[in-house]
Amino acid sequence: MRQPSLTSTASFQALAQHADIATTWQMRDLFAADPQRFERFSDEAAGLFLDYSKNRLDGRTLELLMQLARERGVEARRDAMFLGARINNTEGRAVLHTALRAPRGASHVVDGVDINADIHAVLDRIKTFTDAVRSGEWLGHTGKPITDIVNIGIGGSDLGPKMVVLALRHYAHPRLRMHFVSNVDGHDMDAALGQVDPETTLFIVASKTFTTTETMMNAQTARRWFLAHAPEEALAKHFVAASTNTEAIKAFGIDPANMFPFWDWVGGRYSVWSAIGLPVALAVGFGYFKDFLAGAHDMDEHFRSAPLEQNLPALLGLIGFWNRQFLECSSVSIAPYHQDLNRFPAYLQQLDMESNGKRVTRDGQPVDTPTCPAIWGECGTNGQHAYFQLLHQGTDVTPMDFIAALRPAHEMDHHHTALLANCFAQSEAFMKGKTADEVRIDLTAQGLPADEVERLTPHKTFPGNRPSNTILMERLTPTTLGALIALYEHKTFVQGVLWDVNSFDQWGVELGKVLAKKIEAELAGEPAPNLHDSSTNGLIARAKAAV
Ligand SMILES: O=P(O)(O)OC[C@H]1O[C@H](O)[C@H](O)[C@@H](O)[C@@H]1O
Repeated sequence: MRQPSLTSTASFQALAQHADIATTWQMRDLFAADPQRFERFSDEAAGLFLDYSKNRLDGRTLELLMQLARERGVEARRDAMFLGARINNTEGRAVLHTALRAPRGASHVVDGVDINADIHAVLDRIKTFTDAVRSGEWLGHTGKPITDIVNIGIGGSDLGPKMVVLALRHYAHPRLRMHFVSNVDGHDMDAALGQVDPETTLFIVASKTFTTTETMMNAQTARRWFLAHAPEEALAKHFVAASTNTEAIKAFGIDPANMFPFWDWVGGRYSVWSAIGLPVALAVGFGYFKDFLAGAHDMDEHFRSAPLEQNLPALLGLIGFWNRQFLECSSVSIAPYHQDLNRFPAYLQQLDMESNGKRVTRDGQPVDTPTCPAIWGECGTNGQHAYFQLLHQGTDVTPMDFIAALRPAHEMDHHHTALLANCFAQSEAFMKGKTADEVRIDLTAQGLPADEVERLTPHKTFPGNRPSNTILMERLTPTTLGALIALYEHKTFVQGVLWDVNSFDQWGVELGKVLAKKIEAELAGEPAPNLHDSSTNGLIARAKAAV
């Protein structure tokens, strides 16, 4: 049944009315009026603590947001996802990344197939294979243990494993160096091949479809490079694949025993839990990979069972929606105060923007509100010394997600104290700001003359009232990382339901791919009789002249 448009729903209209007043609130005043604000607007689940008190909202705002979530059918759609309904309606697919992290024996039958048994059969193979590589039992063709793993994949077949391997570097095997090649730009492959030895390198070709041009070109290049140093029969010791397309893997020449399959109901950006997670299991070992899955499963159970009012993904999704819709925030900045989460903002860019960067509803009607904000960010404290200026004093309001671990994985405690102090200070500053009067008092106390005080005051004033969430975990471990990623996956899901978009397709990446094919042929020598607009024709002509 067609959903009514978002703005026509009673709960949206009630929210819009409420927003007329709520958007004028100052968070300073909200904190002053309610000493319990932190306790009231924070919660925890699956090892993650969420403080959402530094947002421009009150109890009534949340009540109305919960009504909206219920009117839009968040709970019913969530249940449908977990049960394997084909909620990806433009591709006719189920969406079951949650099944990938369910424990063995969790009954899950989809279209008559027990997917839990299939999933665990592949996990068992991943265990056997990764144990052998890590122990040194798996040898390269000249009898040496593997020292370097090169993952060849792009998008979801790169961002997840790369981000997780980096985040869990404290758990990594000391012998195995991990490399990730994604870009069709030969500089990427060149840099990796320059660091590895064909006798001791294992290539993973990671591609859900096994048709992505970048990955196929990179895989062929790696294969040629390898065969320039080793005989054909050595391939089986050095090339493995993770994909849903077993025929294409065979055609590429990878030994069927080295295929790690997954299924079309796993979206690329949700695939780190599948065979695409092979680099993670190789780096940290199967035991920690299982912990990673278990952490995500904990968050799944929470998302599935907690009432919306205490449901972390629902809260994050609804607050993000509130900021996007009523505070008109067109971007969100992610600030991990943990250097090992360096690639987390990049990972979230694909997760969120490829999922909800849509302009029509599930049944093809134009949406009547803005949808996904742009997601960007950088680790704290680095971002503070680059773009935080704009966040504090620019003309746009950009909500922030601060993410931190209370305990470090190193012993330099004073560094960690400084890091956390910065994290908490920034969210305080965004919320409080600094009024013109406070600036005047400060400058006067410094002994500045009155005219100088007036001249500088506007420059030193901070508007504040800028929203943020803070997510804390005890430590960054495989388990808490799994929960953190699942938290954002489900947040993205909740927002997709509110906007009634299909969060699980990505047609928007197709047009450029098709045009690139044509232009590639033209650049490679096919006649290009000015087929394009004058700009594109001109650029092609310049590139051809340079060759
Ligand atoms: O894993 P693959 O099939 O090679 O796909 C890799 C990536 O490319 C596509 O263009 C999609 O936009 C992504 O969602 C996907 O993760």
